[in-house]
Amino acid sequence: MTDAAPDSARAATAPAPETPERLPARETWRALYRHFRPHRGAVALGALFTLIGAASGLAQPLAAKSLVERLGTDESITGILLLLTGLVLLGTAIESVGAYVLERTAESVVLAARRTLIGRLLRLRLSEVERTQPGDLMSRVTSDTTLLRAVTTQSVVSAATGGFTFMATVVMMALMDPVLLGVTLGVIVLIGGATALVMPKIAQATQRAQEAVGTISTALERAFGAFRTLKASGAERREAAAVRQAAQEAWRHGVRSAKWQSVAWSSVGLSVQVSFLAVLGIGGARVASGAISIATLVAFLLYLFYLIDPVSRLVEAASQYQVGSAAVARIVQAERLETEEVDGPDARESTEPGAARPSAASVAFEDVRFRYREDLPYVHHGVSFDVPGPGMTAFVGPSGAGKTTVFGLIERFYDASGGRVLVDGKDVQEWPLAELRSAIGYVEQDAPVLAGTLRENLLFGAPGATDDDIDDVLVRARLDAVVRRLPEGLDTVVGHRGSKLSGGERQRVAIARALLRKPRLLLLDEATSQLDAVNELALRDVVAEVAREVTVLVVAHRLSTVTLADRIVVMDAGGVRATGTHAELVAGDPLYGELAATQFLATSAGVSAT
Ligand SMILES: Nc1ncnc2c1ncn2[C@@H]1O[C@H](COP(=O)(O)OP(=O)(O)OP(=O)(O)O)[C@@H](O)[C@H]1O
Repeated sequence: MTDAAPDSARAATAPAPETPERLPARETWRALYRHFRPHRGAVALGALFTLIGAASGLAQPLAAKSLVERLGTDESITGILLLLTGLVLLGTAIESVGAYVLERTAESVVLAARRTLIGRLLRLRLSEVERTQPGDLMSRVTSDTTLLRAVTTQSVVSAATGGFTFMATVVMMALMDPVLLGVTLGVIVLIGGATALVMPKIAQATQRAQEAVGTISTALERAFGAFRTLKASGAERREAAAVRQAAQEAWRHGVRSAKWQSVAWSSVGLSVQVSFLAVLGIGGARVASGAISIATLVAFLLYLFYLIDPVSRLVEAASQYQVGSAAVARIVQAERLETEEVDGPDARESTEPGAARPSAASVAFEDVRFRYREDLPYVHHGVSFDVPGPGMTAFVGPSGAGKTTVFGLIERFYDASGGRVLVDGKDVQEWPLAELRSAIGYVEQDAPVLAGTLRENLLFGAPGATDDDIDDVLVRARLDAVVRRLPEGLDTVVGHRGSKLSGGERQRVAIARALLRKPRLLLLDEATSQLDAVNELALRDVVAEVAREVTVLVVAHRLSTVTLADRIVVMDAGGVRATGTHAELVAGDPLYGELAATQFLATSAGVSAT
């Protein structure tokens, strides 16, 4: 592909996590050994079967020889025929069991690597995910792990058997003629040394190819993540060009890796042939001088050809090691991303079915300072407020004032850089994370609905909830009529990101999902999009009802919500500028007065203030 990368291509091919390109050799070795270690018994078994199979192959010519000798005599050949057949069958069976054991082990290595990686990726800190490309992280689980197959199994066997037969052949050659052995080893070391120089290029090319595979996933994830926008923007061709460009890169580096691998392979034949010529020349001279007999030279040359197999195996193991080292570097990069502490029960255990609704939580911010990254400006410059439970508190303020960030800090998606965030009077840093989050129901602004059925979506945060609990939240979120209308009720599939539901329905599903967790604190980031009056009233009633027993914090964009709130926190430019009721603030805070008169009224869809 020759076209220049369009903007979309450049965005989609943004680099993955900032981590060292290559791991130091020692760390690569350690990381690969970590994947191999649990399976070393199985690999040894596979290697043993492979060796026995090969050994039984060696016995076959002997049995065949004996068979041929008997043909000219009166002796029965039935026994020897049966023995030969038995040997062939046994050899084949043992060899295929060996191959099966090795392949199975290879799959187990991949499985174990995937399991570890999946466990870590889903526990990554939000800030880490924001720094990386989810598509690229996915490709590390799906694609890079498969490259561990050969290096942790077949190449270990190749290295062991190759090394062993190499040593045995060298010993036999030493017994024949140490001088010729010196010549042979000299040639092998020379060519082997040159080959060793190209080996890192295999790893380098493989790593680049894998990075390009990661970019393909990233680009596709980006396209499918906004598929309607993609179509509406007529961006299919440009996005396809971005993906194709990444595919082309993967191909280019894959081919480069293949090129270096074939260079490595050709070194096997080259070293044996050059050795052969050198041995022939020097050996001939030694025969002429009477230092060795011609029989010794012939036997030595035969051993030289025996070397082809072990040297091939060693080269194979070395190039597989390079491929594996590229993959393991990317896997280690992903494993090094910071995860959240794993402490206590997850959603399954923390939400007991039918459990009594606990008391409302209190929330307080004490002079909280926060920025998303060291290199970004502060978003909160000393935010303070105090919210006793239950009741509804609305956060209002211009776009970008830091309202949604308040929720991120309460959920501990991020840690404050200064000050304290308190829930029930206790610093969120001191809460066991799972316990803190199990007390909270969170409805994001864009109310994400996941692919799957409606039931799966509702149970997402409370897998242990009963049918009665579900019925209850359906009624409370005004979803019961919607579910009745659906042909398959709760088991209706809602599509990728809930695309088969309307915007209002998605919001109510998100609220129902949060309520099913029986939260003590409900965080509701109100959608900025305009809802129809009926939907808006319905949601308003739901929230008001919940706020009777639960502490509800709402990032409010609608007057109907604000006027319902027990208290309003007005945020501006990363600080709290005023707190009070609607009436107090309209009278006392000019910014609030302006917001109420313009922004809220503009989006209140005709719902009048009370
Ligand atoms: N994950 C993030 N990484 C870096 N900066 C962020 C991140 N999320 C928000 N910001 C920045 O922090 C500031 C506050 O964002 P926040 O979402 O809290 O504002 P908000 O008051 O909720 O705005 P809105 O009413 O438009 O939703 C904004 O300038 C925003 O660009």
